[in-house]
Amino acid sequence: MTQLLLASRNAKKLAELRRILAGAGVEVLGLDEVAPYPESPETGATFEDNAVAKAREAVAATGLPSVADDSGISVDALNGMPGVLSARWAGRAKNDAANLNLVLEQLTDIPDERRTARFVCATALVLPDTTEIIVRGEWPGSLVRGPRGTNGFGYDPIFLPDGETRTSAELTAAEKDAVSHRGRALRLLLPHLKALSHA
Ligand SMILES: O=P(O)(O)OP(=O)(O)OP(=O)(O)OC[C@H]1O[C@@H](n2cnc3c(O)ncnc32)[C@H](O)[C@@H]1O
Ligand SMILES: [Mg+2]
Repeated sequence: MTQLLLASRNAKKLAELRRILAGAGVEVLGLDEVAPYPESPETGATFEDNAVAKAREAVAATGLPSVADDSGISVDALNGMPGVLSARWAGRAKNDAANLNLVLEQLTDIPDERRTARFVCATALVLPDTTEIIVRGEWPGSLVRGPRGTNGFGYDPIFLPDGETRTSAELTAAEKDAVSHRGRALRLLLPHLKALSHA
């Protein structure tokens, strides 16, 4: 079976990627299953820039077709931030609880109707022949006033998807995958992965 590298160091994100790609007809490897290579910092101005940079670097280091996901939350009352800085919003340490608590504090005085936000996921598939396919998925919602739920990761406990009464951390894994930014983006890649497995 064709091997596909998922170039992520985030175990929970990786688990979501693996679930959504199950059945794509490729053997999925994580970064822990290939020889380590130096990983560049994420310096792009957009999710797409970061995703394609991570995927190109993975292909250059391993020679394997590679998928990378760059994602985050974009809060309207913060002019679209944390955006590409979502993983490090409260500092370099990448602390999910500190990140979401900082966003909640920043929004303390923002009324419910202006607490809209969206999760965004850019996913890049880069092949050894230099083919690049970049897709994007978005998941609109709003931010609640205190964390609820223990599923998922990152900002899930404060994100109320449009049309839901539960935060995304209160959804089951399958419920989240069916509607999430990551699910939407990766499903756009599936036909390309199927083509790869038949090549
Ligand atoms: O770059 P890799 O190694 O894949 O892992 P990372 O955690 O650094 O991932 P990103 O650079 O894409 O940063 C994304 C951050 O956005 C947040 N995020 C992205 N998708 C999310 C989701 O589905 N639910 C909750 N938070 C999410 C979360 O805080 C992540 O750390
Ligand atoms: Mg990252």
